[in-house]
Amino acid sequence: MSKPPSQPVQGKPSSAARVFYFRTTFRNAIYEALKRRGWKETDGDNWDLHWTEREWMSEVFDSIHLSPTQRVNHFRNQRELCRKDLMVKNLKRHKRQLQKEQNPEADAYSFWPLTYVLPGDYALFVEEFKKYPTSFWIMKPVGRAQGKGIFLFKQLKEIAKWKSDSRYNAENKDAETYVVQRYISNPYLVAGRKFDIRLYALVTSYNPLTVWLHRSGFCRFSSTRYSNSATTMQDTTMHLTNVAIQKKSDTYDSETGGKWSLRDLKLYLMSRYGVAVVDRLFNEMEMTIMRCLFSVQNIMMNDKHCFELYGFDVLFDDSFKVYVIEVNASPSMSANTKEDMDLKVGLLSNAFDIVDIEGKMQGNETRVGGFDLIHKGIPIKPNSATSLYTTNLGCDIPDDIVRSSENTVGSTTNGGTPKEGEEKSKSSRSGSKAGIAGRPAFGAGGRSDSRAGRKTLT
Ligand SMILES: Nc1ncnc2c1ncn2[C@@H]1O[C@H](COP(=O)(O)OP(=O)(O)OP(=O)(O)O)[C@@H](O)[C@H]1O
Repeated sequence: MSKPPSQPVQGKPSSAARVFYFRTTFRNAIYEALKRRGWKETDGDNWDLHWTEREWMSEVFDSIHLSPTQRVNHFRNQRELCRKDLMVKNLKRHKRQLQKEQNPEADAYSFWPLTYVLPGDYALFVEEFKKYPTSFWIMKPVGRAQGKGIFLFKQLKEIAKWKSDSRYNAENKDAETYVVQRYISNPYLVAGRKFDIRLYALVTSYNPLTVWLHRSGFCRFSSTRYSNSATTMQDTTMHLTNVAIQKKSDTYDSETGGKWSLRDLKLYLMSRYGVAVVDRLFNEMEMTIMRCLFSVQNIMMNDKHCFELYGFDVLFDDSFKVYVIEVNASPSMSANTKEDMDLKVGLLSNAFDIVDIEGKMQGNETRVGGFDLIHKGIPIKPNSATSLYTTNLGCDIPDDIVRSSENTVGSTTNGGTPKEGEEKSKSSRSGSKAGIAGRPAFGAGGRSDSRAGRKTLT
């Protein structure tokens, strides 16, 4: 694009009557949330917010002049975190740096599966492969999504065909880059099924690093009971939890979309392991997100026009070790159930509140709808005097999210709680059983939690 954008709305009226413009090609929850806000669509350059494709950033962003108030939903070099190979490269580099500084935090950087980039690291991979003769491995093309091109293997001979393909040949300039990863073969299972978790974090600045974490998120379940037997390796509907893959399964549940909310997962786990264990697990997820962001903080091209709504994919194993699988710069905003649509429209509305094109924020907010400010140069944690939890992930989203999605910035309190008792009675009323289709059923027993002075689920 050679033409500079026009200034947003010439002869701008007073803010009360100001019309806000958006530009986007997306026709999903993004469009819905923007329309509900009362903003007008434009295909010109007079947008206040451009919710754009990642490619636009490399093809257009550098060649145009933006007015101070225009905002775009990506950072210029977002791929440093959002391409599978670059993410691991940056995590490894950051870990080395911390080790050099003898910073004990270096030990915490062990939350990604052993990964090699192919074809470049093939020889290194083979050496490592030999050390783990019983492991499964997963091969993933870095440039594709929705589980496309992914396969599992256990023996090198199983990748001979892939290796002989011209796309693999390192001499070929169009060779497709893959990552090969040690497969996490002992995922934590619910009702015998594997799942991964999608979490949302909004970064409004890399300097100072300013991060808002959304309390909700969801688990994407496999529709087939899990087995780590080698005979099941070809069964993608068992091993890959992407919705696009699951939809192909005969046992896919279109009513629930094979999903649980994060809050349901938290309550389910608390009913089995108690509050403290589950809080530690959820706090680890939050810290994993922060560590990923720290790893790229110094290389991201900070720009006041840019923000990023990341979709983090994490999973944890049967000893509650958390892994990051991938970070998405364009997390899907399509919805496969009404609950999913409500979550995504609410999340986007809150994100627009925080990005604050309309100038409604005070600047001292620590919560906006479902988002909690978790880092602004320094960590920001729930108040330990008023909250049972060290992270609000999976906690209730207070009612004012409804007002927020109708274009009002939510309240500024921090430190919510999941209302265990209320959730339990709701679940008991609905008579649901543990299973993916319904809400989780809880153990019959409860215990008094002395800190909260109320019944929590065990
Ligand atoms: N190392 C691993 N161990 C176990 N399971 C894995 C591993 N890597 C990926 N998976 C499974 O495969 C799925 C797809 O992996 P990944 O998210 O990396 O691929 P993708 O095609 O880029 O997906 P997306 O559409 O989310 O971008 C994950 O959701 C997870 O269920």
